[in-house]
Amino acid sequence: QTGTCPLSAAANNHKKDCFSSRPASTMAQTIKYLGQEEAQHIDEELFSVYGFSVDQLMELAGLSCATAITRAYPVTSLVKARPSLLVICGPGNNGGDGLVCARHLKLFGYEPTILYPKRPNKPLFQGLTTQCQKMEIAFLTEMPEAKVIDEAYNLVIDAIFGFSFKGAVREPFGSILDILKKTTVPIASIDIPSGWDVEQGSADGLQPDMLISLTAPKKSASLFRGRYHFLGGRFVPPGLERKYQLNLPQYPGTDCVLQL
Ligand SMILES: NC(=O)C1=CN([C@@H]2O[C@H](COP(=O)(O)OP(=O)(O)OC[C@H]3O[C@@H](n4cnc5c(N)ncnc54)[C@H](O)[C@@H]3O)[C@@H](O)[C@H]2O)[C@@H](O)CC1
Ligand SMILES: [K+]
Repeated sequence: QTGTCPLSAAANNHKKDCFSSRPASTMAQTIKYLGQEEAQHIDEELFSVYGFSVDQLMELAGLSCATAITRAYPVTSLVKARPSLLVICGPGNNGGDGLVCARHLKLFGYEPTILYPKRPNKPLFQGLTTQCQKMEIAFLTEMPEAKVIDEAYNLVIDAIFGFSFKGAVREPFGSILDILKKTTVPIASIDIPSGWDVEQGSADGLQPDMLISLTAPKKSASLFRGRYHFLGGRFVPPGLERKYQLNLPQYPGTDCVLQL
C-alpha cells in the first residue's frame, strides 16, 4: 500500500480509493465491509435460500485461497530450497477452508504440512482430512516452536478462526497464536486474521502479510496492514449481492480471486 491516506481506519472503510497507485480495474471503491452478524446471515442464506451445500462453498473458498496464495507467493519466489508451507486449521469452517486450500496448494506444486489439533466429528471434515492424507500431505501432532517454523517453512497459512470467532481465545489456540506472533515468516490469513475481533481487529494480535477475504471483507479488514489483500469466493448470486448491497468488484475473466 502506498500513499498516505488522511482518513482514519474506520472512515477508510468505504474509501479504499485513497490508494491511487493501484490500477483502476482492481480498486475496491465501494465494496462493503461486513459486520459479524451480517456475515453470518449471508452465510445462512447461501445455504437456506440459495440452495448451496457447505462443502460446495468450502471447495470454492479453499480454491480461491490457494489461487491467491500462488499469485502472491509463486513457487519460484520462495526463499527456502523446498516449497514448504504450514497450514494451521481451526475447529470450524475456516479450518475446513484451510484443508481444501492445502489440497489445492499441493496440486499447485507446494509442499504443505497441516496442523489440525481440534477435529470436528463430522463426515465433511473427516472427508477433507482423508483427502489431504491421500494427497500425501503430512499432519503434525503438535505446534512447532517459532524458531523451527521460521527455519522450516516459507509461509504459514492461518485457517484457525473466521467470522464466527468470539471472546477470549481458548486452548490450544491461545498457545498456537502466541507462537505465531513470534514467527517472522509471512502469514496468510483466510477470511480474518485469527484472534482478531471480526469487527474491531486486535492491536496486539497477528499481523499477517496477506489476507484473503471470502465473499466480502469483514469490518476488521480495514485495519489490515499487510502487503496482499485478495477477495475470493466468487459464488455470490445477484439477489444476495443486491439485498446486502455488497457492491462487489468485478472479477476479471474467469478468475476466482481479485486483488483489492
Ligand atoms: N459464508 C461464506 O461465505 C463461507 C464461509 N466459509 C468459511 O467459514 C468461516 C466461518 O465458519 P464457522 O462459522 O464454522 O466459524 P469459524 O471457523 O470462524 O470458527 C468457529 C469455531 O471456532 C470456535 N471458536 C469460536 N470462538 C472461539 C474462541 N474464542 N476460542 C476458541 N475457539 C473458538 C467455535 O467453537 C467453532 O468451533 C468463514 O470465515 C469462512 O472461512 C467457507 O467455508 C464457505 C463460504
Ligand atoms: K483465519
